[in-house]
This record gives sequence, structure tokens and C-alpha cells, in this order.
Amino acid sequence: MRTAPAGPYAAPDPYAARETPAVALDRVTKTYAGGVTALHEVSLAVRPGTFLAVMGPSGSGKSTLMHCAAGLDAPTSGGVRIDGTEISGLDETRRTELRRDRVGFVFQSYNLVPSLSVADNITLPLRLAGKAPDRAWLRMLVERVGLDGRLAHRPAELSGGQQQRAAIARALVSRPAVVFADEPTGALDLRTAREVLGLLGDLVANLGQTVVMVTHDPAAAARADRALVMADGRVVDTVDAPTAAELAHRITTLETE
Ligand SMILES: Nc1ncnc2c1ncn2[C@@H]1O[C@H](COP(=O)(O)OP(=O)(O)OP(=O)(O)O)[C@@H](O)[C@H]1O
Repeated sequence: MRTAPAGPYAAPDPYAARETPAVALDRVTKTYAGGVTALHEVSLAVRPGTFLAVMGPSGSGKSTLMHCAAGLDAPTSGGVRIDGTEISGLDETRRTELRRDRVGFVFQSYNLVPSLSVADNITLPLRLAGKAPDRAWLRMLVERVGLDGRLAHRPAELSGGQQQRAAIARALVSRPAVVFADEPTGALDLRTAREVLGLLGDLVANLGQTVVMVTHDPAAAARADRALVMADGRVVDTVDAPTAAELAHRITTLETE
């Protein structure tokens, strides 16, 4: 069982009743212009303070699910709520603001700004929003991601794992309701990937953050509290406390069906 630290960054009580989900999808369907329906009435709720992995064969709808859930793309029908706010009805400006303030992103390719220092990369989302950093939160994040001694470096002077850790700190700097991580370990070697996954798990378990991670890797998904398995635009399995072996088996079965 997890132990939540006392203090301002304590994880929310996982047994609290009727929490507002960090993200909720209500019968989301997405049909692209060419006529492909990538999501068929998908409903799900991500409880705050949990680590959710989304798996599935290529073309099963993982990226589409993430884009709709994060407000990057609009569903054809159905509702999406981020931290209780229904985003489907928002205009593009409000949707952008909500994304900026309530959603963090981590990408396979880090997407750091090469000309900025690590410190400036991490605080960039706040500066873009015209906000001052919460100093205590920032200090703690930098310490958690292990970059205290690297803040003045440029991204090119860091290893891949360090760059991804900087990107994770950047994703969390505005204390978002949810962080979406798209194949966050796809460009890393096995050992570094394990470290980055350990860091994501730590941020969830000890800081109460919420992470939704799309991955092809059953070993990565096994680090999550729950894995959703997608096939043909539907969630076909929900596995709590997944193991890499059971997820690998499930995906192989789907790919050969
Ligand atoms: N912009 C688009 N326009 C038209 N069809 C699209 C578009 N994006 C995705 N699709 C189609 O929607 C379906 C789901 O694609 P999606 O990228 O969500 O799957 P995925 O599970 O993320 O795949 P992968 O693991 O290969 O990245 C596929 O059939 C794909 O070809």
C-alpha cells in the first residue's frame, strides 16, 4: 500500500468518495475527415493520484484517445472533462488556456527548447502564462527529478534520461490536473527508461500527481496502477496492477486475432 507524506503535497486519499476525476470521457467517438472512426463511444474516468497506461496494437486508437482526452483534438461526439470542466463546449482560446493551466505533456522526443537553460525550459509554461513559479514546488520538483546541479546547462549538454527528466519537471511545473505522456521512454535505453518510469511512479505515489501514459511497451505499462488495452477504437480490457507478462500476452493475442 502507498504511504502518502504529510504536508502540502500529500497524495489525495485514494479512498475518498466521489472525487472529481482528473480526466473523464463520456461516450467519446472520433471519426476523422476521411471516414475512419478511431474511437467508438469510449467512456473512462481517471482518478486523481493514479498512474494509467494505455496500450494496444498499432492503429487501435491510443493517440486519438490521448489527443481527445487532452483537449488537443475535438471528439466527433461525446464529452471530455478535465478536472471537472467540460471541454467539448469551450472555444479554441479557452481550450488552449485550460490545456496550458491544467494539463502537462511529456513526449518521446523531449521537445525541450535547445537555446534555453534547463531552468528556463522547466519554467517556460509559467512564463508563457504570465505566472510566477511556486518556489517551494519548483525546488521540490527539481530535486525529485535530480537536476539540481544541471539547471544552468543547455539540453544538448544532458543525457537523454536527464532531458526527459527536465521535460517531466516542465510538465509538472504548473501543478496540472493530469500529465499525458506519449511513449515517454521510447527513445531511451532500458536502464534509463526504468529510471524515468520510476520517476513518474514516484510523482504519482508521493506527490499525488495523475499520469496517463501511452506506450507500446508492456514493461513500461506494468509500472502503472492500471492499464487500459485498446483494440479497434474501443477499450477491450482494464487491468489493475498489471504485469508485463499478462499485458504482452494480451497484446500479442489482439495482434494475431
Ligand atoms: N488525422 C487522421 N486522419 C485520418 N485518420 C487518422 C488520423 N489519425 C489517425 N487516424 C486513423 O485512426 C486510427 C487510430 O489511429 P491512432 O493513431 O489513434 O492509433 P494508435 O493506437 O495511436 O497507433 P500507433 O500505435 O501506430 O501510434 C487509425 O486507423 C489511423 O489510421
